[in-house]
Amino acid sequence: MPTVLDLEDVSVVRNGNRILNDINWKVEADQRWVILGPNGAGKTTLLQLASAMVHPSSGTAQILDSRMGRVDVFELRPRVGFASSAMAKRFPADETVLNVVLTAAYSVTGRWNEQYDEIDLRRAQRVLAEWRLDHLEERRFGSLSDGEQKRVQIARSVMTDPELLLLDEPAASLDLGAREELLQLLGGYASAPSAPAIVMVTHHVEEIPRGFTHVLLISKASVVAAGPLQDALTAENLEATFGLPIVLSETDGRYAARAASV
Ligand SMILES: Nc1ncnc2c1ncn2[C@@H]1O[C@H](COP(=O)(O)OP(=O)(O)OP(=O)(O)O)[C@@H](O)[C@H]1O
Repeated sequence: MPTVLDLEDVSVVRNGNRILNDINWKVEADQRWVILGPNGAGKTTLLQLASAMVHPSSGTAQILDSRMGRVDVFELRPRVGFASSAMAKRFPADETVLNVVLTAAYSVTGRWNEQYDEIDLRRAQRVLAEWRLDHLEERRFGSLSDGEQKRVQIARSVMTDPELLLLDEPAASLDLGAREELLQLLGGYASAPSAPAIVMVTHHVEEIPRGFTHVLLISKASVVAAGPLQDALTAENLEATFGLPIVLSETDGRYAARAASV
């Protein structure tokens, strides 16, 4: 299976702060990873590295078939899907849902005077239907609920058929129903044989969708554990990551965690 992301001894230093420290991590094309770790651990920075938005201060980073520093990142970026609330803030609030998704094909966030091909339009409509957004096609992005906006962000990020999909906290701020609907959609998408490699950052083990295969636990800029969920997602590793004793349970492929003393 091809490797889509390969970080070797990667460190990122910003303003004298070591935000990532000697990270070694490999993602294969058929793997779906979740990244867990406390606030400030370096999770978002890791996703920014994987999307070629941040360069390593030292070490080597290979994304898809390209080594960072030796590749034109503007050619690489369209092959990597990225969804985050920070990016959603760049979508004009009065843009239609259809245009927010469609404009991904042209690497812009708002529609100007571009001519769109019929094939792109049909693809955008198919993607909207897959993420249960077809009834909202003509709605203004700014008028959507948080849950709907999160699904639009993901629909936009898969519009270009990426080889690597990066999701930064896709379930944050959702109510129970919206979270479960999103996790069901993400689980179905991740389980399809045609799905790209996926890396999803989350704060909660409850938000790991079925169909995800691996976990990377990170704390204070360093990897605590990484590997298949059944081996690496343990109470001991969560305790080492979050610094408190944890009780972890798994039911039907979904996880739950709480402090051991509560
Ligand atoms: N430009 C910068 N200069 C100095 N420190 C920075 C800079 N950008 C980020 N940091 C610090 O790097 C650390 C890691 O940030 P990052 O956003 O990657 O963490 P995170 O794990 O995603 O956190 P959260 O869960 O709170 O979103 C934080 O302590 C942050 O304050």
